[in-house]
Amino acid sequence: SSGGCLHPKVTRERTDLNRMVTAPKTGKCYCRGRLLGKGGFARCYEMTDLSSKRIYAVKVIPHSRVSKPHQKEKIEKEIELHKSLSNKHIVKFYHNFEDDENIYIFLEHCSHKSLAHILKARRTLTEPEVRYYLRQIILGLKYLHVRDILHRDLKLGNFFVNENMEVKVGDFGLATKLLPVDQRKRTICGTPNYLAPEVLNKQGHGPEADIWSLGCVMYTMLSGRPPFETSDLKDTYRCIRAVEYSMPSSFSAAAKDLVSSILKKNPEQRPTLDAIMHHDFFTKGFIPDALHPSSCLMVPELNIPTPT
Ligand SMILES: CC[C@@H]1C(=O)N(C)c2cncnc2N1C1CCCC1
Repeated sequence: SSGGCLHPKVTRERTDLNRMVTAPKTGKCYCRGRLLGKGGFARCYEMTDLSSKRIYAVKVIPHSRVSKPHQKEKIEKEIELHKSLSNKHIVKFYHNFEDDENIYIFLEHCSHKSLAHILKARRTLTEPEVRYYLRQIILGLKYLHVRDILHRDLKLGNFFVNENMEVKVGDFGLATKLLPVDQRKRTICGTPNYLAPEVLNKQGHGPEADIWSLGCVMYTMLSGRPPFETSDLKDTYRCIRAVEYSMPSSFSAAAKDLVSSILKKNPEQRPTLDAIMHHDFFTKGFIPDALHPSSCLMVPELNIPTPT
């Protein structure tokens, strides 16, 4: 059939059987659709529940890709952690099951992909847009931190944007429960984009390291490039340890002040999530209630109310 599971005009006989997946416990049938991309051990697809027609973003992990015990444990930890979360600004975890070939993780479908895709199309975002997106990311991160959960890989590619242009923090592959300072893992795991100096110095990852990443995300959305990007990884690490970066003159005074207050070498000097939300950058600037999907591709016309 022409690439679909059920060709509209034709009955089940034409169903493309190797696109069909049946959940063992519920017997629900799903049809695999478009490949969304790859993420870790998974090939990710759109999958449609044939009875409800609901579309999911599904991580499909072949058993063969997680044959070693520690790999399987990583997936099980991600599922167990993500399954326990429920918040407007966190990617919704629906369900998971296995069949003979794969492990399936059914997540909320986000039709506008991620902030990485939007920034790539736009190059930079305006300050009102950055306030709009960052506010939702901070609310999601606050939900995690009050539950002593660290994300540990905050980056534009992990902020997913749904049909209504709402932002959802996703990918809990590196997330973990906060441990007392002395019990923290000191090895750098995965490829966290925005590593904080203390993580590089193997002091372990606390909530302050997630805040550091937020500062890097804010800088990147406004300027179009990461604060500590160089052509050589070792040089990037030196810049991070020295907190050496240039502040674009295009940033507003409030944006400059907030970024520099977050990108502090000493984690204790960084602002809390509440302090960030109460910073002039947010309180003295216009925050749109909603963004039009066109802002994925072009600078939006925002009717910014002038203070009377
Ligand atoms: C399913 C994995 C991941 C994701 O976590 N969500 C929520 C998502 C939601 N909607 C679209 N894509 C999503 N992705 C993409 C797929 C390829 C790489 C990351």
